[in-house]
Amino acid sequence: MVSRAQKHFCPQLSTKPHSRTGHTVFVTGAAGFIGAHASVALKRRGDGVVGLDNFNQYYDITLKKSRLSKLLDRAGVFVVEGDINDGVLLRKLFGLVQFTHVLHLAAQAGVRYAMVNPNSYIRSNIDGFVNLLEVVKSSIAQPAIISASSSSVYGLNSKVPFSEKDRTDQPASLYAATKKAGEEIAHAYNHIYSLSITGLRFFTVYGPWGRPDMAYFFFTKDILNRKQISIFEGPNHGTIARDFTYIDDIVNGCLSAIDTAKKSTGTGGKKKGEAQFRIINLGNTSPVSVHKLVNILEKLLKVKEKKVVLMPRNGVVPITHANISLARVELGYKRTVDLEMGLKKFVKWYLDYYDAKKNSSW
Ligand SMILES: NC(=O)c1ccc[n+]([C@@H]2O[C@H](COP(=O)([O-])OP(=O)(O)OC[C@H]3O[C@@H](n4cnc5c(N)ncnc54)[C@H](O)[C@@H]3O)[C@@H](O)[C@H]2O)c1
Ligand SMILES: O=C(O)[C@H]1O[C@H](OP(=O)(O)OP(=O)(O)OC[C@H]2O[C@@H](n3ccc(=O)[nH]c3=O)[C@H](O)[C@@H]2O)[C@H](O)[C@@H](O)[C@@H]1O
Repeated sequence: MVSRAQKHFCPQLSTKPHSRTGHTVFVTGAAGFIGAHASVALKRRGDGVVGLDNFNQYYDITLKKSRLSKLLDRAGVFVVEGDINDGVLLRKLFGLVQFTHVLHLAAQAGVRYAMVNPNSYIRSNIDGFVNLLEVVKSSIAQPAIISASSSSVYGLNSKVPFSEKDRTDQPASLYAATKKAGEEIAHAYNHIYSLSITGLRFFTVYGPWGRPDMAYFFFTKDILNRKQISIFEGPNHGTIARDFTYIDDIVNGCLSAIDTAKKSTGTGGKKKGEAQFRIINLGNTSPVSVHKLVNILEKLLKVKEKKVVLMPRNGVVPITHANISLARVELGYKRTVDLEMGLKKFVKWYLDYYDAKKNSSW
């Protein structure tokens, strides 16, 4: 029964947003890059979906609003504007809707920005996550949680490819440290309250509707504007490489994690058997140097002259490379889009999107 106050509060919400699959998923960070793609994919396959996002100004908010109007609204995904630190709001939502799963993507995500605004990482990635876990453990439905972690937790590990059991106690950024802390906090809530939790370590995700604070995105802008770009070098002038992973493969991994998540076994703290706890890499398992990334972009953008400077940079993780054998077994995960194809799709979106904005044909 939805009370008058609750109807007033969230008119579009019902106790079970329409679901053909029996899943009702709460997606945090739903106006974000991965959150928008995942929410649309869930809705399209018949899941009930309710999103939440605080629409912060870490990067261009018009891009978040465009994802809302061009992707989420069109797919019929209802997104609440709010913060995962707002316990009153979360408790209202969990009292109104019987979620079966939480796809937790909301976070302060940039690696380098942590040196500019460290507290935003503590607030969203630690306080916010604990607040969400507190609401989930007190909820009746106790939905299974699938939470975004990051390849950056492997830190200064030189043993590649990275497997989930490799050491992750040498983070090279505050961002990485907060994502690792998130994994440990999740383990504690799994142990104490028997919450079913899966942590997914995404590896440098790219694609249409991506993030303007990431290298592939602003390199595209700078190359088109004939602006100089700086390619960081690792220790001893070593090249930097990333296991760039296309958004569609990451989304499929998230959906499989939801499908294979086991229900929480807790009943408000009384354990009824081992609850599921998983940490799984989602990557492309084929690292590519940043130089090669730039060469592909220049070819796609048909820009010849090189405006590249090399910049030695300490503390940068030299290479990321995912071992995805666990993802294959647990999630039936597979990579379907290689970097050349993925960047071609991104560049097409980029040119269309900014053309439309320039002609303000929206
Ligand atoms: N994109 C990648 O390469 C990558 C790789 C590894 C891990 N991740 C993780 O995946 C998740 C999604 O990343 P993304 O690339 O889509 O980033 P994104 O910044 O586009 O999405 C995050 C969204 O969360 C929202 N948000 C942030 N703090 C919030 C808060 N306190 N309350 C409510 N909303 C809040 C933001 O407004 C944003 O829309 C993040 O947890 C990130 O750390 C991303
Ligand atoms: O894989 C991950 O887990 C992380 O991937 C990205 O973090 P980052 O590796 O910094 O991604 P980019 O900003 O795309 O940078 C990729 C590489 O390009 C290099 N780079 C970046 C910026 C620049 O101006 N020049 C340059 O050479 C960096 O060394 C970096 O290693 C995302 O921003 C994080 O949210 C995510 O957690």
